[in-house]
Amino acid sequence: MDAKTISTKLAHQTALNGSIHQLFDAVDVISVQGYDEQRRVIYWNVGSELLYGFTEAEALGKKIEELIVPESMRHLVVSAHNDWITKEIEIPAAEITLCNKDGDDVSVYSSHVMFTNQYNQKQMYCIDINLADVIQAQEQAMFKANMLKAVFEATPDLFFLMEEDGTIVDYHASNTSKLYVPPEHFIGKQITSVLPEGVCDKFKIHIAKVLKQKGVASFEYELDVPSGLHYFEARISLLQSSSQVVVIVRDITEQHKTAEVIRQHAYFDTLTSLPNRFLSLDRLSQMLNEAERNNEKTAVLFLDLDDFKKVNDSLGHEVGDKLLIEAASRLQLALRKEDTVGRLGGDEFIVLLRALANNTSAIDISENLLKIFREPFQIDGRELILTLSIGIAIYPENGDCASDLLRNADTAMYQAKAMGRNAYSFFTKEMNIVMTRRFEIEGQLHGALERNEFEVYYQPQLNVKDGSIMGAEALLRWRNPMLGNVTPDEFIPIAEQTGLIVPIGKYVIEQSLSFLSEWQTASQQDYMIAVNLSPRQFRDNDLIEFIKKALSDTNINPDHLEFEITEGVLMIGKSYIDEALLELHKLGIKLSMDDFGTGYSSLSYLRQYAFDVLKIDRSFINGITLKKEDCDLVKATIAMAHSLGLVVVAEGVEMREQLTLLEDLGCDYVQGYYFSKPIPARELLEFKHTKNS
Ligand SMILES: Nc1nc2c(ncn2[C@@H]2O[C@H](COP(=O)(O)O[C@H]3[C@@H](O)[C@H](n4cnc5c(=O)[nH]c(N)nc54)O[C@@H]3COP(=O)(O)O)[C@@H](O)[C@H]2O)c(=O)[nH]1
Repeated sequence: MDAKTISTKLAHQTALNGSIHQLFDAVDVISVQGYDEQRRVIYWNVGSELLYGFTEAEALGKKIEELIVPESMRHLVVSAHNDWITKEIEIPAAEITLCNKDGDDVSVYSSHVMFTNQYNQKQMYCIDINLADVIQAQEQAMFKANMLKAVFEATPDLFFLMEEDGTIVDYHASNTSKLYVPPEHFIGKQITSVLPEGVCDKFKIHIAKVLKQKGVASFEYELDVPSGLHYFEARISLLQSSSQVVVIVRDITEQHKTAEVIRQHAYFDTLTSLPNRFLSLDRLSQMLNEAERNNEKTAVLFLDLDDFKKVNDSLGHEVGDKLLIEAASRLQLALRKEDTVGRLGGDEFIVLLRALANNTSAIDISENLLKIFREPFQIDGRELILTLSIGIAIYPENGDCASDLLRNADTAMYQAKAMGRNAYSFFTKEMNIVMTRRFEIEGQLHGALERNEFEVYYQPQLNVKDGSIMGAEALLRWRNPMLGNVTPDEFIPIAEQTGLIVPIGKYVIEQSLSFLSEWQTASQQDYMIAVNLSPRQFRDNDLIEFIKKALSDTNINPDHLEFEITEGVLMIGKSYIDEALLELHKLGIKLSMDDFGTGYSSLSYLRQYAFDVLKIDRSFINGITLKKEDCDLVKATIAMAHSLGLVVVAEGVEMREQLTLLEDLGCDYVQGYYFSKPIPARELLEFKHTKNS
């Protein structure tokens, strides 16, 4: 009931019931005043005291215009009252501003009633309701309305008011250009007339949910609007005490784009846009579930680009990246839509073949992949040939989970590389044994140095002419409590691949020089020591300084130290290797070309670098007395080495006949089981050999 209604009702009652004073006396929220014909106060209730500040005693007998009528209104009030008394013209109820005892404004809704008492005197009763509360409430309502308007204006969201059946009743939009349908097309209409069926269904489901649970619901949907595909989030909230709902629609297209970028980074390779390792393995897991359900085969192809590192090293990473992009695109084009090609990282790719009819299909696809890579790549106007090595693992034969199949395909890929590259290989159980052994060695190799599991053995090198000992080659031995004796042929390549050869190699240099010092002192001979240097050790910036310090710590003359390096080191073609070799030469350290005859045996290397020694590989010495061609090759090698000023060491001498022949061919030094196997330092100190022993 509003203030006006209450006031009119009370005034009416006063006119009808003189004893109503009693009721007004108890009321303090409404001011009731009674006036006689001269407008003097004859009744003043508590509500009047509270509203106007005058006590009943102060008010009684005073004229209304002396009490609560402001100066400006007095004339108006007096004449209106006179009109009522004399002409019975009623004073209408109105919102007016009177004043209190302190002279402050008091806004009231004032109703008036006139009646004649038993003494035939006219009396006026005023019933005033304080409008301050109403005004405050109105102000608050106005404030809230303004605030809501400001919120609507500042929020990019669209607000809709809907009936429970989806009829759009009202809307608010800070920017109407965001409305893809003009308001006249949706106000009063059902959402079905403006939104696609699928989106409407979502709205209906969630409106029903909100009405039932009396809560809030939200969902996402997409719309193909004139500016393209947009994504929206709708939040639905029940409007209290009604069956209407407020729907707030937010355009989340930008968030979607950001999320898509994040998703792309998390699941796709940034360079090639192919699925990355994570997504590829996830897809493989899904394929395996499907294959299990349908009793089908799945093939995992592990692809590695042959010698890709050389492209990167020689032509730079930019060319390498372009090559990877091209390679990825060739792979994609060659495969069926239902198959997956992903990039595992570096130059490694994975191909997943689903619903494989038989293993022959995997062969056909692998051969096709090798074939498409035979066509040269055109990168920056350059023709580049890049081949592939492929390892194949089949579900279910070679594993029933993604990680096993990937590992086995990887193992098979190593076999394809070992077969000469540009080939494919199927996984076999035997390969697993090899890989398991490799992992075991790698595992144990970590920490082997700290656990003192290494020992340097020495194999004497002798002068062919008189059989005297010239020096020895340092050869590392590893005894591991779990694996037993592991041969250098097994652990050195792994130490190289893992980089562990750097600290291990330093240990060999230190031990060898320390032993040489002891050996020279004990024998008073200028023995030499030959130490093998791996390619990986050259990448150690500290190598030269370390060698210098080791020589100085042991007081060894640098020309009693010889480093054996293989052709592989020189083929890397890096300037840091050339610089290190030059530095070693400048220090006076001897350089020996190891395993000569097994690689390219390029004479140019012998000329290009300051070699002092050439070591003929034992595979030739082995056949020297049996095969004429081996003998001829050794003969030519010795002659050629001598012509370049190099001394020749023949390794792997096992028989007296070989020694005799080598002597005839003019070989300078020999080493081999015929004289001694590699032996511990203590034994070498005792080792004696005479030419005829
Ligand atoms: N970078 C490093 N490489 C090293 C180190 N220690 C060894 N190696 C390399 O490991 C390969 C195998 O070495 P190993 O098993 O010690 O074999 C050497 C000799 O034992 C073997 N040899 C010598 N004489 C004979 C023989 O008459 N018959 C026969 N069957 N084998 C013989 O030859 C190997 C010496 O090879 P090489 O170094 O080429 O002179 C080997 O490649 C080592 O280089 C190390 O500390 N660092």
